[in-house]
Amino acid sequence: MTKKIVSPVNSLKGEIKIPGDKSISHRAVMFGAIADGKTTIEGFLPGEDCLSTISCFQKLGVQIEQNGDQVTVYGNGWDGLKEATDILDVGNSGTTTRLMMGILATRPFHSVVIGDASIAKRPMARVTVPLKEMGAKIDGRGEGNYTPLAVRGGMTKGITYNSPVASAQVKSAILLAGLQSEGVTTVTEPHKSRDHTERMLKAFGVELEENETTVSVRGGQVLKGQKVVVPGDISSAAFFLVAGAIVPNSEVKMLNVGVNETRIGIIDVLTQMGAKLTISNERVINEEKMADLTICTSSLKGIEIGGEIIPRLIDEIPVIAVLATQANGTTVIKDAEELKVKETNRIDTVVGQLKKLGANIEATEDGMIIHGPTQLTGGNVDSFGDHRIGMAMAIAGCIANGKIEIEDVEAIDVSYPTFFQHLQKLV
Ligand SMILES: O=C(O)C1=C[C@@H](OP(=O)(O)O)[C@@H](O)[C@H](O)C1
Ligand SMILES: C=C(OP(=O)(O)O)C(=O)O
Repeated sequence: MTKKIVSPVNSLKGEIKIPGDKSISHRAVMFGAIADGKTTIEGFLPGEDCLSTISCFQKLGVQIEQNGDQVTVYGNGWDGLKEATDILDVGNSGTTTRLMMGILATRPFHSVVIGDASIAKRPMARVTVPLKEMGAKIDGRGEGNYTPLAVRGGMTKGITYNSPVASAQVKSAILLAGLQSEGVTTVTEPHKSRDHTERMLKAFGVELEENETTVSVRGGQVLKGQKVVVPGDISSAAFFLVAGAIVPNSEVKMLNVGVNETRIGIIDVLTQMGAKLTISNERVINEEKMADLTICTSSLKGIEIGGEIIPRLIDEIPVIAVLATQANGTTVIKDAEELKVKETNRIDTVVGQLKKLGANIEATEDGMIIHGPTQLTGGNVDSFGDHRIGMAMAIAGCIANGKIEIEDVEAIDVSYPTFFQHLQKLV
């Protein structure tokens, strides 16, 4: 396992091009794989998670060529997917696992899905239960809740499903299965989660009906190969948005960042906390909005974060916690129980590691409470194999009064392989 030492910095200045959106990169490969004809992807994220998606679909018989951020997928429709002779290894990627389960649920063959030690702890019943209700045969540890999962897909029927969680992975898995099921499939969620699946399916020629937190799809529709341009990942930009706001004398510009309404909770939070943030050059490509974001050192105040905003910033909470340690007053993060079932229990890992650096932070049942501002200190912290914890700690290291040693930093390659190069460029 690799360690990294991060030293405090005096200022962050300059411009970076944020790598491709992870959610959109996964979907572009998968939708290209089930579409008729060629799909080209520009700005693909060559992070470990998205590479796992490519390797799984290659094992399912789809020809896919990847060269850096350029990918070509030679789709042959749903029937182009063939029974794999090997297990499908999703690595560390929850998105690969759950969306691919939705695709495999309708394929008339046997598949085995496995991942790393973190994936083995993440709940899969949230997709396997509705997919079984549609007619797929799925088994796995804990009554089909944990990997390894065995799937035998087949004739599936559309369902009307009320999801207990606001999860784009659950919504997407069911809609993907619905595309090959008899009748109409409808998913309703408690709050609207990221809608990249809906937008990209439309770009691939699928008709959907959408109404606030409900989406319906009719079975039997065909996807047509497309040219996909992937915007930069706002979840990756979030680390430098926070860094630019809390490191003294800073001005950081991030180019080509995806600013889809269902993803910009971090922008709302920064704005409410008083950050100096400018959005420029807004445009729409492939149904997805992107823009350039500029952030400057800011005087911040604590706020309350909860309710419908949570799914719009769920992956940004580890770095929002770092931000809150520098704000005046108390920040309360609530309604975020979902943090417990990510790559780590992110309530425990964020609170535990920030406490080691002197933060005034406590865990609650559904989030955390942070009192600021505090001067963070140097120390030894661990990512516990969670990319977002590793990067959040590195940003904390920029403003600490001593060096921070981070254990297990290679986890960062999952979503942002060039993270430390970008940090170095701005120092
Ligand atoms: O659909 C997606 O691409 C994702 C959805 C979210 O997970 P949930 O669906 O579990 O909320 C998010 O945390 C994850 O990083 C990516
Ligand atoms: C939770 C995450 O991803 P996934 O669910 O795909 O593992 C993440 O990237 O923070």
